[in-house]
Amino acid sequence: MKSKTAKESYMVMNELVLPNDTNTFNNLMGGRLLYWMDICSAMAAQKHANSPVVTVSVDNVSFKRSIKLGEVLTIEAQVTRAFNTSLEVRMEVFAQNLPLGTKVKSNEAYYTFVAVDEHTQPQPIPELIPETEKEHKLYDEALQRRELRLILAGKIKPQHATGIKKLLKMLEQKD
Ligand SMILES: CC(=O)SCCNC(=O)CCNC(=O)[C@H](O)C(C)(C)COP(=O)(O)OP(=O)(O)OC[C@H]1O[C@@H](n2cnc3c(N)ncnc32)[C@H](O)[C@@H]1OP(=O)(O)O
Repeated sequence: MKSKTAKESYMVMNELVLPNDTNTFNNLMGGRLLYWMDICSAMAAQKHANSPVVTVSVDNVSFKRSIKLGEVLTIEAQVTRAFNTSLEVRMEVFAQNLPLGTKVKSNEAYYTFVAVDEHTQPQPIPELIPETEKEHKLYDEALQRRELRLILAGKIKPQHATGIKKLLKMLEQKD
């Protein structure tokens, strides 16, 4: 299976925030944002995997700033690392006020997907090659995030989390 670069999975999605998307404060509802993020990240995941994918985990969704009625929401998604059948997608969300010409970052998140066949059985996926310094950092850290997820899901035991152990050792040495 041919390896692919992180950049090849890049997806961007724009949505105009309309009255039906907002709460009584005229701010975008969190659930609607998570839905759009699921779609955008699934497209990035499919682009990397070249197969259908299902969402297996949603985490680290931060809400730094509310997104207002009439603003344009821009979601940028890119795969950080591919494992065996699963991969992690990182997203950054921006709120744009087009008349004022402003663009502010509002959210960040990591979603994990599993590539599946027509019987929803997990399928192997291509390896991901990071190229830039930022992509390398995200790639390295993705192992720790994966281990944390799998510990919380009861899929691995903490003593088998080699990436987290390495990180803790490094932090101890810094103190
Ligand atoms: C785009 C959408 O919104 S899709 C709709 C929402 N999503 C769904 O309906 C998915 C429902 N879940 C499922 O069908 C199944 O749990 C599956 C297919 C995702 C995984 O099936 P499992 O029997 O758990 O498979 P298995 O234990 O072999 O794990 C498969 C992969 O998922 C990963 N995985 C499983 N659980 C988790 C978790 N909680 N967090 C992160 N990764 C996980 C595993 O590490 C493995 O990845 P790897 O092969 O890269 O090491």
